[in-house]
Amino acid sequence: TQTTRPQRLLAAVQKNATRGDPRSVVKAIDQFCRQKEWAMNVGDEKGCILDSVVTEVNPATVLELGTYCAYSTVRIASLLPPHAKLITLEFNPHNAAIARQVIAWAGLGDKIQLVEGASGDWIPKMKEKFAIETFDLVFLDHWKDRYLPDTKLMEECGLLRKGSILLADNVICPGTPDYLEYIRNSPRYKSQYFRSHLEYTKVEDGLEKSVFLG
Ligand SMILES: O=C(NCc1cccc(CNc2ccc3[nH]ncc3c2)c1)c1cc(-c2ccc(F)cc2)cc(O)c1O
Ligand SMILES: [Mg+2]
Repeated sequence: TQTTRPQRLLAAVQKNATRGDPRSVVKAIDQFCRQKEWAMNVGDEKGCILDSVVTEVNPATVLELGTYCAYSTVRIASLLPPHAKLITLEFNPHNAAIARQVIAWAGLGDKIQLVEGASGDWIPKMKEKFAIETFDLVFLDHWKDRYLPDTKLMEECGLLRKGSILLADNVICPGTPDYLEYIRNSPRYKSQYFRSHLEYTKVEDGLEKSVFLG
């Protein structure tokens, strides 16, 4: 029977990456996507911008919306301080099953909590279910039409504090026009656009970094 792209990506990790070495997992996925098949990971170019934001923020609590195959999950978690927690939400059960195995291969299971379900359902439950006060960093990489409603939901649920950082992938391609319009014009955020390219291509894309001002 036919394998799926996430299954082929996982096989490439298990073949080419060293168990317990997160950077080799990231490298194996990038190699697979450049040489074999494109996949919608944040990728190596935007990944370097992600790395710089993570190291600058040095977050104790991270929320990732949209795990896919855990490329950015592993990339972020490999840079976190010892007792930091990363919660990642994935709606698609097949993606989640693959992501769990990529996370295990990287040896980051104790830093990452993968939750299966939709952001709209889980964001209101974060405080009670995961003993989270607020998130220091949120990486938005799920359905592009959910960025804005979920940001408003996080505000309403008191999950953002003065200084919380939102980092949004794909603000140009596929694009998140309503989110950009809101976040760039809201007096409650200070935003900065990091110009880059759509993963593994020459197409323009970028990350939008926004600080919640309280
Ligand atoms: O669409 C994208 N990613 C989101 C996505 C997509 C599919 C499934 C899921 C299922 N996961 C999911 C859903 C809802 C959820 N709610 N809470 C958690 C959660 C998790 C998520 C995307 C597309 C392109 C792209 C494609 C084609 C092209 F030509 C150019 C660019 C590039 C990217 O970097 C992208 O990130
Ligand atoms: Mg993306």
